[in-house]
Parts: sequence; structure tokens; C-alpha cells
Amino acid sequence: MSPSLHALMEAGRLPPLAYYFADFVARGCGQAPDGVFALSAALVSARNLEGDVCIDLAAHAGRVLFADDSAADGGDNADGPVAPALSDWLAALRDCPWVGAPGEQAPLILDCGGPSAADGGSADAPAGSSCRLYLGKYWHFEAAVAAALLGRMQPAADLDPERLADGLARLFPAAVSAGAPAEPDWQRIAAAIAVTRRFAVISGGPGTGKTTTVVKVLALLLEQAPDLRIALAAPTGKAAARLTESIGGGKRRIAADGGTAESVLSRIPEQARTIHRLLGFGRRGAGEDLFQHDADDPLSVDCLVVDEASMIDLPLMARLLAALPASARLVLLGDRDQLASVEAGNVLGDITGRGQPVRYGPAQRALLARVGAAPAALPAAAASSDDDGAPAASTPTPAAAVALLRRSWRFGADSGIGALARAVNAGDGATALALLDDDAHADVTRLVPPADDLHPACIDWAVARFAPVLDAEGPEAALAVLERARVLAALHRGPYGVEALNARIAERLFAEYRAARGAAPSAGDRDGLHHGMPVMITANDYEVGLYNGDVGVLWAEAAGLREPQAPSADPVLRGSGIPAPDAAAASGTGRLRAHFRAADGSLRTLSVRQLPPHVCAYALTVHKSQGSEFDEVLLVLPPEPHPLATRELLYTGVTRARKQVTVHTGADALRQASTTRVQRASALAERLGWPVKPSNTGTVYLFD
Ligand SMILES: Nc1ncnc2c1ncn2[C@@H]1O[C@H](COP(=O)(O)OP(=O)(O)OP(=O)(O)O)[C@@H](O)[C@H]1O
Repeated sequence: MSPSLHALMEAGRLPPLAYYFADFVARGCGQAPDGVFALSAALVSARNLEGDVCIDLAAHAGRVLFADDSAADGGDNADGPVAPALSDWLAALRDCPWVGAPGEQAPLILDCGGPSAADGGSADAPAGSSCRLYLGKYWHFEAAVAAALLGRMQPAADLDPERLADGLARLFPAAVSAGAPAEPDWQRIAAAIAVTRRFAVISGGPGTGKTTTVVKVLALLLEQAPDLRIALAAPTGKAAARLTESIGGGKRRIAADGGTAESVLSRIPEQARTIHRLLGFGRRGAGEDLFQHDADDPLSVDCLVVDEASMIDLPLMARLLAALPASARLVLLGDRDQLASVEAGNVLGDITGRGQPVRYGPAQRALLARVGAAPAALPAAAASSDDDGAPAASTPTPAAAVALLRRSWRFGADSGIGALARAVNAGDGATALALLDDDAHADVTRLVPPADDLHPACIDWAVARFAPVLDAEGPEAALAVLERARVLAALHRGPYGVEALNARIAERLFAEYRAARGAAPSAGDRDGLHHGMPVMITANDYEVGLYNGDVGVLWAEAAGLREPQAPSADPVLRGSGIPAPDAAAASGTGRLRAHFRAADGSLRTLSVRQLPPHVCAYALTVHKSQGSEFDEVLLVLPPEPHPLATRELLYTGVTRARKQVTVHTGADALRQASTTRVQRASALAERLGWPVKPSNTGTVYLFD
């Protein structure tokens, strides 16, 4: 007999949230607690927590669910519940009043309207093979995002093509921005797409010039419409700060080149905000983020630019689009090959076709040629032979809104990081391994882990980079030191996870500080916090104004020392490697305060008692590192292949490094990660009109 949902939860194979949701809805509509409906609800909820927007029933029908990943048989554990055959499953779901049809309000929604990723959309697939089951509100999020984007897919009206062609020629002079003679100027093409369309995505790897291009896009738009109201946003405070900095840099470069009038440049804003701040301080209602701006109170903007779009999850994208007036332009910047958002969805990946080649039809190519942005014949990557004979596209395909930047200006031909990122992105584990192991590239190295433990050099690496934080002159300088290097890991738990890494790094730093000075660094009065420690916020706090992913540093006001104490008996504090502060001793030292860099670059200071939920951040998960870059990165993967160590994770981790990356990995683990792709179930790509295909190779980048 297969275990009950309750037993699965107790065994850690079903998240409690998924169990309680399934139990609640099954009871609510009078279904058996372990019946098909409860099982379906538990599966949808559990998959949603893992990032899927829906489940494709055909992909699960007849299979063991909630298999034990840690089982010796590799997870194919026969004692899990088995999903019904597809036809039985559909009949049971259709029989249940709490399973709604598309558009209805219900806890679960069954949508059999689209093609299925599981069967590749073949015409002779069995009936029902295209059925997806959603948590009700996620169906509505997905439908709303698709509708809002499809509503913006037509080319922009009211453009002066001659003025645009002139502006493109000024801002993208061929000698500067085209690379090798045969290579099209992708930045110019991207700019032309973004200006001529109401919705555009500019996707590219690190240093491919996304921000450089978008500043020129804004200049071109302002040359067309001087009163355009522009807003800049990013998903995290860190990403917003970087966007602010890059936009400022881009404006200065244009000013130096004289590409446009000073009066135009002065109207390009530099200040980027977090999406949460842009939408207005919200509150949490019924477990959801609610914002001031929505469809009833839309944003006062004509053009919104959002950076790091790969980090935007489906619910946030739905809320952002709801608050954006239908007439406003939207330009998304990001890297479609990076990891998807932490929460459910792979919005940028879906919008850009899940790694499929981007092919422009005749209408798009004619438009680009008209504004002088397309060479007479775009190469195969941009123009497909199979659309040559197609009728002029009256229905725009989503590819028309997507521009891929393929040349990195940051990583030259001799850059190991660039070559490594390219190899990983192409799924070429053998080349990636060779790059890490040969001596030709000093900027990429590998630490070969011992069989069953972390290589001790990992902790040495971190201590060498973080010890200077404790000697910094103040919190500003400490943040600057912290921003230079980071340990990134694939996992949370176990010897290779961020929890253990943080504990070991903190313990060593603490011990070395005490050995050198005869006193421990100042500690806070809770949670093992101490002077010089980086912290990352893990939940949005609208009142305090700190958001998930923000990183700050704890700093004792009068960089205080106190007497060493015995290690804590408290398991939480013991886990952090920090002795428990005794209140009297702590009060005699400098008071610990937390400092964060605001989006405008200034420092925000608050007491540790005001800190929203947070974790120690010497080591971060790769997911949490999105939107940040560091000079040096140590990327810790488990020595053996692991399902969470994927190509997207490896690529994202490697490309967080600007100057040096060290990868802690076994050879098989690296090869396997390079070929394992993240597949999140969703129908957004198909809703937007992309053909149903599993994602294939990542974007290929050209280097100097
Ligand atoms: N066409 C170009 N010619 C010369 N240098 C360029 C060009 N485009 C971008 N660069 C330079 O490359 C660097 C990266 O550009 P930019 O910041 O715009 O890239 P990005 O894709 O936004 O980077 P990030 O990975 O930080 O998001 C900048 O120093 C910029 O000046």
C-alpha cells in the first residue's frame, strides 16, 4: 500500500505547505484525504514550491509521485503513490467541483487548451495529453502576463523612421560598435527593435552591453518624444543600484562621443528603483504581496525599463504588468540563459522562447532595414530559411520582440571566464573541465574535492578575503570589501551547502580575530550576529524598506571588543560558530547596527532589532547571488553529480565573477551539470506563440 500524504510529509517527501493545502481543499470539497483530488492538489502545490507554474498531467500520469530522492535506487522509489492513467485522472478531476475551467475562480484549474511539452504537441497525441493543472491563482497570473504582453506585441505607432535611422547611425557608428566586419551590430539591431516595438527584451550575457544599449534606446525615444516619462527598475536593491550606476556611465560615454544632444541626455533618469518600491509600499495580505499601484491606480510612466528580468517570478511580473498602463512601453533587460527566479516561473526564459533560436520574419526584417539597422542579409541565427517564403507576418511572433546580444565586451578572447561561460552554455562539459584544469587561463581554476568532504582550501579562500572586513575603517569600507568576493553554493544544506559554509567561515574568522587581538568581535544579543558579518535579507519588509536579497553588513558603532566567551550551548548560535553573547558583556561594547547600501548608493542604517528575517551571507546560494557581481567567486558544487547542480546554475555562478572564478567540483559533477537543464513547467511560452519545443542550447556568444 502506498504511503498516505501525511506519511509522505512526515518522511520529508512532501512539503508541509503542500500537504496542508491538499488536505484543506480535499476536505473543503468532500473528497477523500488521499484520493485523486488530494494527490493532484499536493502535487501541484509541491511542484509550485519547486518553481513549476503548473503540472503537465501527461508527464506525470501513471508515474510514482513524491519519490524519495535520497533512496539508494536513485529516487525511483516504488512506495510512493502512483498517479492515475491520464484518462482516469482527467475524469476524476472533471468530477470535482473545486477544479475549475480556464478563467474560473477555483483552487485548482484544469486547462486542456494548449499544446503539451510532454508530447511535443504532436497532432496524433492521445486526447488530454495537453492538459495542465494549475493552482487557481497561478493560472490567472500566467493568463494575465500572456495577455498583457500579447497586447504589446504590435510595432509602435507614431515613429519618425528617418529620425530614428539618423539617431541609430549617430549612436551606433559602425566602426565603433560592429565587431568583425561580417558580424552584424547586434546592439544596433537590439536598439532598433526596442524603439520600434512597444515591448522588447534585450537579452545577453555579462558585459554584452545591455545597459549601454538601453541608454541609447532611451535617447532615441526622447529624440522622438521629448516628454516621454521614463522609469527604471530592477528586482533587488543591489540590481537597482548597479543599474543606476551603469545608466550614469552610459550617459557619460554618450556625452563624450557627442551621440545626442545634451538636452536629450539630461532627460534620461539615472535613479533605478526596486520593482517593489516602484509599485508602492505594499502589505502582505493573505500571504501575498499587495501594492499601491495596480490596474486601478496605474504607474505614471510612458516607458519602463526593467533590468535583471530573469529574477522576476510570475506573480511579480503579473503585478508589474497590471500596474503598467496599456499605452506604456516595456523594455526588459536580462540574460535568458541564467537561472530562473527563486519563486515559480521562468518568465524571461519563456518570453524568449526557452533557448530556441530567435528568427525574424520578413516584416521584422523589413522594419529593421527601413531604419537602417539590419544588414542586407542577416545571418542564419537571426533569419531563418523557413520563414523566407512565409507571408508577411500579420500576426507578430514573439521572436520579433527579442534581441540577443552575443558579443561580450567585458571578457576578451583570452578570458577564461568568458570561455568557461561559453562552454557551459553550449553544454560542453569536456571543454569546461579542460579550461578549469589547464594552466592557460589564470582566471579560472578548479579545486578538486576529496571524496566526501569540502576541500579545506575553501575556508582558507574565504577567510583570506573576509578577514580584512573586520579591519575596515567603517561600514562603508566594510561593504566595499564584502562586495569584492563571495562564496556561492548550489545547495543550502550538507557539507557543501551555504549553511555549513557560513558556519565554518564565521568560526574561523572569529577564532583568528580572537587569536590576533585577545578579544572577540562585538556580538549582537541574538542569532549569533557579530561585528563585520554580512547578512542577507530573506523576506520583504515594506515598513523597514528592505527586501529579499538585500545584503548588508553588521557593524559595532565603536568597533568594540569584548572578552572571549565559551562557545554557546544554544544550537542556533553554535551552528553559526559564534559564542553566545552574555548580555552584560555585549552591553559594554559598541552597539551592533546593520548597514545596507540603498539604490542611490547611500548607506541605510538600522538597529539589528529592526532587521527583517536574514541569514549570514559569507556564502550565498547561486540563486540568491543573481543580480550581483564580484571580482572573485568561489563556486562550491558537491563532488558528485547532483540534480540541483544544473547548467543554468553553473553558468549563473561562473558569470557572477568579473576577474577570477574557482570552481569546487568533481569532474563528473561538472560534466553532468553542464548537460542538465532546468525545465520549469509553464505554458507561457506557448501562450505567447512560441512553438512547443523543449529548450535547446543556450545562446552562443561571440568574443573578441
Ligand atoms: N559597442 C561597444 N563598444 C565598446 N565597448 C562597449 C560596447 N558595448 C558595451 N561596451 C562596454 O562593455 C562594458 C559592459 O557594458 P554594459 O554595462 O552595457 O553591459 P551589460 O550587458 O549591461 O553588463 P552587465 O553584465 O553588467 O549587466 C562597459 O564597460 C561598456 O562600456
